[in-house]
Amino acid sequence: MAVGYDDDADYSYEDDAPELQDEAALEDYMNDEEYELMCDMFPRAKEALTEYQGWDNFKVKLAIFDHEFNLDEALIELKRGLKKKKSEEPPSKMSALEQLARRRALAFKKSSVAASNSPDKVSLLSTQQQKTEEQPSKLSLAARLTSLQSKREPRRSENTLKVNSSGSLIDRLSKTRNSPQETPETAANSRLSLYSKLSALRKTKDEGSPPRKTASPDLLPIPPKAEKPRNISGESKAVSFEDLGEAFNLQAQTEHSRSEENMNNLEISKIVTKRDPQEEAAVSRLKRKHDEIHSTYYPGTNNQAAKKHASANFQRQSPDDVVLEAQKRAFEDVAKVSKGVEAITLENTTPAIDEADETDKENDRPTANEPVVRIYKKATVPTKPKSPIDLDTFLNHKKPHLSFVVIGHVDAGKSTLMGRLLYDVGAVDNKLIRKLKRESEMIGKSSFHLAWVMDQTAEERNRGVTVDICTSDFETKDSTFTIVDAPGHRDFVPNAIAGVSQVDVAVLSIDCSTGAFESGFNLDGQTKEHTILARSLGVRHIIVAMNKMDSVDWYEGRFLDIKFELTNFFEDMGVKSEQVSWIPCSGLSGEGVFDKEYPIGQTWYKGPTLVQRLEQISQSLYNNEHREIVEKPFLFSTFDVTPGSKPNEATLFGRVESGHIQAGETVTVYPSEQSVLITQVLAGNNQAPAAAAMKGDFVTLKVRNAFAEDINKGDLVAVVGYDIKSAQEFTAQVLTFNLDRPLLPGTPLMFFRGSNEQPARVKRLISLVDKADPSKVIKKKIRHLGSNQLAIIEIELIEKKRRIPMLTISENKQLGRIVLRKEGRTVAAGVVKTLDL
Ligand SMILES: Nc1nc2c(ncn2[C@@H]2O[C@H](COP(=O)(O)OP(=O)(O)OP(=O)(O)O)[C@@H](O)[C@H]2O)c(=O)[nH]1
Repeated sequence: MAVGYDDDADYSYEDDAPELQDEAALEDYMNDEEYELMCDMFPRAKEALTEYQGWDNFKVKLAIFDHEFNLDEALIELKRGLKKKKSEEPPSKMSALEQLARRRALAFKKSSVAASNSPDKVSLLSTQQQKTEEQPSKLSLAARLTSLQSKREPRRSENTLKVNSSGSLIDRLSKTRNSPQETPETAANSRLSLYSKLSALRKTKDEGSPPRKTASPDLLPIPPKAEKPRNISGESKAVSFEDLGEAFNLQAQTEHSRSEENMNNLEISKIVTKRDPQEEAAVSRLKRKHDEIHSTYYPGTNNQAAKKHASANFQRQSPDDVVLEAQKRAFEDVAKVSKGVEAITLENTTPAIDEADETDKENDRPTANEPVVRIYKKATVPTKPKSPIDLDTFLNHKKPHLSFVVIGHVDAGKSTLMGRLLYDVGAVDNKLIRKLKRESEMIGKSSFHLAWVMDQTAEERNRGVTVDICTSDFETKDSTFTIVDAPGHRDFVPNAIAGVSQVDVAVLSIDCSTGAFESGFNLDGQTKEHTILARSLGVRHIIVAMNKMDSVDWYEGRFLDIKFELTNFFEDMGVKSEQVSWIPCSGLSGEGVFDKEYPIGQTWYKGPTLVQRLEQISQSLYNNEHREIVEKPFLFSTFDVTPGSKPNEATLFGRVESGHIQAGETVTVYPSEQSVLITQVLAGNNQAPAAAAMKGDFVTLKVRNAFAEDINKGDLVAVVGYDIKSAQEFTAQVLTFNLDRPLLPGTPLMFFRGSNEQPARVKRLISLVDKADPSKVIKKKIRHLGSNQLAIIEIELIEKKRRIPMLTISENKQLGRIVLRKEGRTVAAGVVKTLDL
């Protein structure tokens, strides 16, 4: 690895006097080489301390640092001051009732384990669960979808294999770092000598300041790094970040399809048990259905439009055909393109490809397999609605609308809760519930029948792989609602990001049964990650559904304990108490959800049920929004695009982000900058024509004069006169999460904005800012970003040709929010401050 020795020569360590009160300060104090060492040692230290309690990350890192990276010594010292964990003993603070509940839960768990181990009662859901737990995949849905697509596209699969054979991202990275001659041992030695040189340097510089022990090389047991699997060619080659992004995706695709195959084999071998042929046929039918449900994230919906979109998408041209056609039509006469845009005053747009950078221009020249960017004409004069409405009167008569996402750890009961809610408010009928009950009983999991209300469209799941945001609408006496279901499994966090980006409110489902909250709340659980995402993505209110309270006999102590823990966590995140509601409920039995009375034992909670609270919030948000709906320009996020029956027609499904719109108005789609005419606005589960669509509504826009092949998921649609740029580089204010490794200039990332995602990298670390007052710069010269720091950084999107329409946070509070992930983990979230155009 390149040594930053010379760079450090004029760096005054005395200026940087240590203020090591917390992990962030320590990480900031360390230089890059020390970081590298820490990143190597810390996970090993954590593993060595699993049987001990009373330590935290800071304590461990400080010990390693103080012992000058002698891990053995640090561990001896740490263990001396720590207690060993007591494994099975119930915590002494538990009340008698809680202990009873815990015993019951354990007994239940044992009996269900026994049942599920019995060969002829293998539950599909448990095998599925086992499948996901045993072989967690770090793939995003996009990668899975691309993988599926690649099966349909032999030419692309070839490319995949070709790139893959030149090595995984990790292989290529490690090769770039280690020269071909460098063995792990020599690499370790060079790091060793680096560290000793560095320590010596520090020692010289530290003269006069409190003495710091210099590590002797033989006190530094740095084991050689485990060799990553080598690629076939074994060549060492410099890798650009563009390559890395692609390699990551492509590697992921092939590996995933391989593991999917294995999992399917595993499933099939498990399911073949002693059954009579009829039963076996029924079970394999259900298994197929279940696999369809769970093979790809496609939450069920009662939204007819989404179903139609799914099948329409399936019948579309293959992406290859789209590319070929696009090439054929590339650079066609602009007048011919614009002919379709009837009755609109036109002006030339700026060229779609950035021409400023000559090198990029050269790189951006389309090759045989790349889509060609076409230039459209853009309307400058708005058109009038077909049947104009009086907006104030319309708003006064319209029921308030609220969209919400259900988040929480895997198995927290999210789907069951929503299934119960939809059933109780009358959005699904008895017949369906009876059918689902029969089906779920057949595979020994009758308790899942309510969850399957959300997971019912197996056929579309199989086909509609291009639809990844699904919604369910329902209505009460006073409000209308859209539910966005978020998958709890960590593989689907990108989908959760897309889901959470669309809503005003998050319902956080907490499994209150004994021990379950704790496991969902630990570092790797999704309770924290989802909540941080909700907070970062601008959700305005969190309703904590304290779910499965029936399993602890509605014991108030359990409710209060969990509330206490979560309140601390919310406070740390800066969520105000008035932004959080707490509702004890049971999705399975229905109390606390809509209007079912609580059992006699529950006398301590007198507040609203989940639906009542949603109604209250919807009323108050809606009342505040009248002004915005009337005054703000129309903006719309596209979740799905379907070509229409005629060549120049298209159907766009998505959410109105601001303002309002009616049929007859002209809008421009970004980034293609094509102006289209809205012929119809459709809303609700039955997609009935609506007079207008307002901020927050999930609607379908039927449009004319469109080139559907150039409109994509994630595109933004705006009223005439509102310009949206597609920046490749931008400055953002981000809060980092708990990081295993620091973020450095050049760190490769995945960038997420709503349903857009793209490989990116940290271009520059600009400054650290105060969490309480972000306008206050704490430090300017930063070389790396550690955990829980708020910073201003520059980000560069890597795929130059996939333009993403960008808005800053001052332009739109929802669309200006971003999330950054790395290797399947969310590492930071924040807001776009400026676009570097
Ligand atoms: N006792 C009890 N069990 C529940 C309740 N809600 C759900 N369950 C059970 O918890 C298990 C998981 O429920 P799901 O609704 O599938 O959980 P989920 O959060 O949607 O799961 P993922 O989508 O996989 O994250 C099922 O066995 C349910 O029957 C409840 O209120 N009480």
